[in-house]
Formats: sequence, C-alpha cells, structure tokens
Amino acid sequence: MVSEQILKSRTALRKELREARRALSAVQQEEAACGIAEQLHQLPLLNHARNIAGYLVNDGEVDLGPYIASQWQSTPSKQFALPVLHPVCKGHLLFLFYSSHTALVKNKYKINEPALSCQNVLPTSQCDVILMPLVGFDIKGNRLGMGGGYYDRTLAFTRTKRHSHDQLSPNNPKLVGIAHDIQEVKSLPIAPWDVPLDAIVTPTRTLIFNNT
Ligand SMILES: Nc1nc2c(c(=O)[nH]1)N(C=O)[C@@H](CNc1ccc(C(=O)N[C@@H](CCC(=O)O)C(=O)O)cc1)CN2
Ligand SMILES: Nc1ncnc2c1ncn2[C@@H]1O[C@H](COP(=O)(O)OP(=O)(O)OP(=O)(O)O)[C@@H](O)[C@H]1O
Repeated sequence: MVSEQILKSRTALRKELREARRALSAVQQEEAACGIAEQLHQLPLLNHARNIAGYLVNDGEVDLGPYIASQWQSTPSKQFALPVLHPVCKGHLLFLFYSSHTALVKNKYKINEPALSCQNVLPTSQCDVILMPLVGFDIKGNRLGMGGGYYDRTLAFTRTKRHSHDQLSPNNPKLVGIAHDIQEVKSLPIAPWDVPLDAIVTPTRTLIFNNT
C-alpha cells in the first residue's frame, strides 16, 4: 500500500516540475534538444539498437526532434516508434513506427501520435530502447512521469524475472529517461510499481544504472 503522503508529494512535485520546464525559453529548449542529441549520439546502448521508441514533445519536455531527424539521415537502419494510447487496453501504450511520412492525430491529451494501424505496431518487447519523457528524476534513477501510469503499466512485464538465475531478461527493452537538468530532485518518493531505468540522459549528463 502506498501511503497517502507519498502520493501527495508526487502530485505536488509533478506540478512544480512541469511548471519549471514549461517556463524554459525557446532558446533554452533549443539548446536542450541539441544537448540531448549529442548525449544520445554517444550513448553505447543506442549503438546497436534497431528499434527505438521516442516521443513527440509536449508540455515543455526535451524535444527529441533533432536527434530523431539526425538518425533518419545518418542511420536509416534504425527505426523509430512513438507511444499511442492503447484503444482497448486502457491505461496502456502501444508503440507505432514513426517516419517522416507518418500521419499524426491528436490524442485526448492533445499530444500528436501516429494514426492507429495494426501493421505499424512495434510490439513493446521488440523495442530495443525506449526513450521515456520524465517529469522528475533523482540520481538513483527513480523517475516521476505525467501521472497516468502509462509507461509503468506498459512496461510492468520487464520486471518479471524470466530466468532461474535471478536476472532480468537480456531481451527486455533498455529504458532511458530523458529530462532537463532542472528536473533533478534530491530524492524521489518511490512507488512499488515504478519500473527501474537503465539510464537517464539530460542535455549535459548521462547517468547509467545497473539493473541486472
Ligand atoms: N510527449 C509525451 N507523450 C506521451 C506521454 C508523455 O508523457 N509525453 N505519455 C506518458 O505517459 C503518454 C500520455 N500520458 C499523459 C498523461 C497525462 C497527461 C496530462 O496532461 N494530464 C493532465 C490532465 C489532462 C486530462 O485528464 O484531460 C494534467 O495532469 O494536467 C498527458 C499525457 C503517452 N504519450
Ligand atoms: N503496473 C501497474 N498496474 C496497475 N496500475 C498501475 C501500474 N503502474 C502504475 N499504476 C497506476 O498508475 C497511477 C499513476 O502512477 P505514477 O504516479 O507512478 O505515474 P507516473 O510514473 O508518473 O506515470 P507514467 O508511468 O505514465 O510516466 C498510479 O496511481 C497507479 O495506481
């Protein structure tokens, strides 16, 4: 059971951190997007990734646009996907392939997402890396999202231990949180359903965590 206190502090922190990222200027946002692209270009766990899930910028998040566009140009073998609110399994996400030709529609939160089409679904278990937008993070790798629980529910399967040696499956998608530097907090209240991240990338830093 998660205490009322923890839920309340998550809500208050979320509000504060969302306001802070929305208050960044256009120039700060551009610099952040460039910084993230540079950090991601150097991230070893993306080197051999073929299927990468990202997101389209919303609510002051770091824009992955420059990184995705540069990868489309330089490395066409990498395929990108975007989260789509699951039409049947409420509270879950689907990932749909994303190219410069993808038709986008707005979801109920007014975030652009690929128009639903079964043939364009990338099964979550086949994502090599998922770049997750963070509202907040701490240095231990704990994260705070938008509060819908979408990523936590969709990725809950990555927490199950499939091997007898008490190791998480090596085939699970690597989870990489993306955030502005100002979204770091000293310590984040943890919820039992939180999925552990493999890395957190900001425009100036990359933190790697050992989750095996
Ligand atoms: N860019 C991006 N895409 C994403 C996410 C994200 O965090 N960022 N998601 C990550 O999960 C999913 C959408 N989750 C969301 C959860 C809550 C709100 C939100 O704005 N909630 C409002 C209340 C809106 C309402 O209910 O009408 C709020 O809290 O003020 C938005 C998106 C899928 N796509
Ligand atoms: N694996 C799960 N199964 C069922 N409900 C869940 C699960 N994970 C999270 N939830 C529900 O989702 C709600 C929101 O969770 P939380 O506050 O951790 O969101 P978040 O991590 O900020 O959002 P997100 O995962 O979308 O980035 C919680 O109240 C919780 O009840």
